[in-house]
Amino acid sequence: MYELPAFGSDSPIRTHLTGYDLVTKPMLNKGMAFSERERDVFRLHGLLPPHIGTIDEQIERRLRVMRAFNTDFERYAFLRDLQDTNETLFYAVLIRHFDELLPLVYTPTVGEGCQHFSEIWRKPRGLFLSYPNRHRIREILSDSRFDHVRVIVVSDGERILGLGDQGAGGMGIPIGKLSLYTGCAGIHPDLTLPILLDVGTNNHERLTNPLYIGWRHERIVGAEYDVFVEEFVSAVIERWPNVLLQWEDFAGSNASRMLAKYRDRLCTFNDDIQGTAAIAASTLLAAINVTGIPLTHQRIAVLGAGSAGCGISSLLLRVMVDAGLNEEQARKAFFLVDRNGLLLEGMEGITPAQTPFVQQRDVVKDWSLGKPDQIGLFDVVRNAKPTVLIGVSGQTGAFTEPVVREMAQNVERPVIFPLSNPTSRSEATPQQLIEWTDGRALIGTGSPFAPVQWHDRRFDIDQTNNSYIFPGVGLGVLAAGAKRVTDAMFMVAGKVVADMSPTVSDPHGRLLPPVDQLRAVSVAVARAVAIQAQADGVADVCDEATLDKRIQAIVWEPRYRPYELVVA
Ligand SMILES: O=C([O-])CC(=O)C(=O)O
Ligand SMILES: [Mg+2]
Repeated sequence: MYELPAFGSDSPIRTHLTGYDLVTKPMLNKGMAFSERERDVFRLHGLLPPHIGTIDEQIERRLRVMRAFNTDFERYAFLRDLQDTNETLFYAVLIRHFDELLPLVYTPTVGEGCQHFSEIWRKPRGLFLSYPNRHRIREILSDSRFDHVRVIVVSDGERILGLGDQGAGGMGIPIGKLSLYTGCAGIHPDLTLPILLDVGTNNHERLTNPLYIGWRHERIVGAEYDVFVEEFVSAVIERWPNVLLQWEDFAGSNASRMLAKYRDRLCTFNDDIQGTAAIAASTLLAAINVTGIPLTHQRIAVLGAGSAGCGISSLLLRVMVDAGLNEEQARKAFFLVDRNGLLLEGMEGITPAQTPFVQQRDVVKDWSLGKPDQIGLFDVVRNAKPTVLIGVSGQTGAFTEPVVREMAQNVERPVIFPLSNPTSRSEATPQQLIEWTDGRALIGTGSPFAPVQWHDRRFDIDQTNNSYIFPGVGLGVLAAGAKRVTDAMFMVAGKVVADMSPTVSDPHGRLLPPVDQLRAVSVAVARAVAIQAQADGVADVCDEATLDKRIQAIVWEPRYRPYELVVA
């Protein structure tokens, strides 16, 4: 139908599509920017209004329309429609206005996008693999439109951000994540494929909503679920042996189970476990530039000991060991609090991922507790005196005023990361954290927050979001031709972002590079990840100049290219 362009160049795109077929192809449509000559050759006269415009003009027009809507959800729907109409323009708007658009195409608005996905579904994008179609997976994947696919993001919609089970509406997440692969790391849209494993939903509201677009059935679980996922993964490996498969927003036990099961069978990672961990590590390392307390002296309390909490703890543990502690010492620095309170040795239901982080009963035996039979977050903060408090609980407001004030009594510069998404699920707002700590907290949030004004000071709020990590990891994997994704690749990704922190040169600077630098961040992450992949023996070795060339050759810029007609 058309040939993929050489991404780094402006060489012409060759296609045999003309007329209506050309302008309705999102990846080829240029709207009114088709030139007079192209209108002749591709028979577009009459289909388009006579005005011949430029991409700059189109960007301005779309922004004006977008800004006139009343709600962010409407802006989300408008942008999704633009993406499905003119992909080049969509990315051009996104990249030039990251600050404004990222919160619309991604967290937090994508959460509402998933909740209301059934209302705005219009055109196919990506694939719904529904349980009743389980015998057709190979046939569905075989479509030649997907021949170029190199990156897949898959979700089963069960734990969408902190919003729980959204069933098939969860498709908003793979679409949003892949928009960032293209927006941040320049991976061409045709190399990406969003997939939703539609295995039912236990969300009653969805099941009873006549508009619901998914398979109307409660979730498949147990062996049936595992067989279905196995069928999916093996079909993916068969179709694209070298694809990168990113797992996104699977519920706790499935997330870590699937990662463990598949990480040695294909090139794969779980973003909520590994990506979130890497950016938490970056932000902590940046905060250390400010507080001066070395990593080896930190005590870390984590609220939420699911896959994200355990992923963060495992990566931080590695970074601490790297910084000189032995593993035994490092483990003692972690205090993981879940539904039943602090994780303690001998507790029932401890998962394998939690096991390294249970505290010894000895440690807590002299603690003063609010209630004798459960050790809650406040007890941990009062007794263990953590220097770092991380929230991945999905519980709005869980960092209460007493908890935060207690922490601020014990540490000069409390490092506090309420990471739950979207904004409505944040464990505390930055405004609260600043007030309760008298402006001393070093903050990283999962969702974007506006700057906080407190007395005569302005605090910019850093978004400790995996969007700093996963697009660059993807680009690095593609550039290196990596066969597997190792933990060390995420560790270096985290370190590279920390190295780009403004705090490296300015102790009063922001913790993370601003969002409008995400393209540069992703390229730096890609480079480090690719070099680490080579060091770990999961990619062929090449010199760094060659690697840089390979990265450049992948990165696609959203510009209109000239078209050449191929006569069949
Ligand atoms: O999507 C985001 O903003 C970060 C993330 O992976 C999640 O919260 O599940
Ligand atoms: Mg996620």
